[in-house]
Amino acid sequence: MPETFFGAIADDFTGATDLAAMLSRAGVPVTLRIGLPGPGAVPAPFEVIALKIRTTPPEDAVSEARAALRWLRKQGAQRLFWKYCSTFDSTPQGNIGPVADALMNDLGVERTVHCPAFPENGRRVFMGKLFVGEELLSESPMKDHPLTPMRDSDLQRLLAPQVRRETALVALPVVRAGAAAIAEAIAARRGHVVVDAVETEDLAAIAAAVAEMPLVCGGSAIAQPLPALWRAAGAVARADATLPVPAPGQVVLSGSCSAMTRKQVGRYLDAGATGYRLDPLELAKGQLTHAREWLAAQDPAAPKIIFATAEPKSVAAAQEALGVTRAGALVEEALAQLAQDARAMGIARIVVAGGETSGAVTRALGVESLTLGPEIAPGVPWCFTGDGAALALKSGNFGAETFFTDAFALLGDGPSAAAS
Ligand SMILES: Nc1ncnc2c1ncn2[C@@H]1O[C@H](COP(=O)(O)OP(=O)(O)OP(=O)(O)O)[C@@H](O)[C@H]1O
Ligand SMILES: O=C(O)[C@@H](O)C(=O)CO
Repeated sequence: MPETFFGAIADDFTGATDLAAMLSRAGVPVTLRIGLPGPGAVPAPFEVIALKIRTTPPEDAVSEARAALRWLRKQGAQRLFWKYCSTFDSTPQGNIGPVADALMNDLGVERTVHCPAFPENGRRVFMGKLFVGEELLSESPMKDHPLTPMRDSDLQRLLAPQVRRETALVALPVVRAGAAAIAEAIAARRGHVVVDAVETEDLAAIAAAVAEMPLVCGGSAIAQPLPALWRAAGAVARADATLPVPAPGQVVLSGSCSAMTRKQVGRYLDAGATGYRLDPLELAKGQLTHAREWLAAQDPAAPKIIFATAEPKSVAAAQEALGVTRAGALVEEALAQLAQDARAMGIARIVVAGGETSGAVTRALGVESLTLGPEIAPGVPWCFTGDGAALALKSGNFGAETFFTDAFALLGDGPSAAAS
């Protein structure tokens, strides 16, 4: 059996932990790499490589994804997965389509499937249209995303300007006809085949139909049933690990402005956590010292949160004054610095909200790989760094309103001042 069986490339860090959590549910050994692994990396049967290429220029995204693919294939990976956001976060330029095209070229395949649906988290695809909860994607809060505002819900229409191949749809009636019908419909199409999925059971049927495909693209939920199918086929083995206990001390760092994160931040503050609000306009004047001093003065064990999380109006004002990229970068750099400060003061349990933010924080902490711990909410696990720290990288819209309290409670921190 080759060292690595399954290899995934994720376009952001929360997406990578989300996928790793879904695969881990089947009890298979998953290693999460932060960026391209170095020469000494020991390959695991399930490898997830976290990149930060959701909003980079498409040519950079393609080149990083291809390098990750080369590494994964060198380790023996036979099944490849391109993990992007369940809300299809992208721009007309990319990067979902360009990377998918490049991976198809390198793998020499003429078709792949796209399945962002994640019913457990309210993402469903019907007749090729993506829904978030009860709303179309383009009518959901994702229309106001700071970096990738989603103003259309039709996946083929979103993909078309991003790709060089044709797009196609396998619609729900076919999906409901079962795995054989889905496989037949996919085989009859070429290029980028969007597959509908409304319920978790749909994903089970789709997974059975695509388990032998060299490349699958989508959200994490379509990957969840795959390890069990491969285990049943004798391709991979189960391996339960003993989980480490991370050192104490806690902080939440939030750079996500999603509707759910806004509620979670409010709820955490209402419940008694101490908070510090970062303002991009102040950061632009070079004023991070105050936040660093504030953090240094806190009790490492006490519930606390530093957040740039703000309402769409305030985000738009900062972006108008500073530009979208600079406003985002200022916040990410600030939270990355504060994460380093937190570690230096002995804080080992860090929750980060937001995919881009998680990328910045994880890189600043010099983390190269993570092992998977318990799942706090669907798609959000605790991850262990190997040097006593635990990170929870929360996708913007994931988790219940009590997520931050839930996260620390799962590690045995509590009852706390922020208990809800
Ligand atoms: N107040 C603010 N004004 C302008 N930009 C902000 C503000 N707060 C955060 N940002 C930027 O918005 C972006 C939020 O993206 P991020 O990926 O971290 O969160 P998200 O999109 O909610 O999460 P996910 O990608 O996991 O769904 C980051 O670049 C962050 O720096
Ligand atoms: O798929 C999702 O919604 C998440 O894993 C994610 O990618 C958020 O950044």
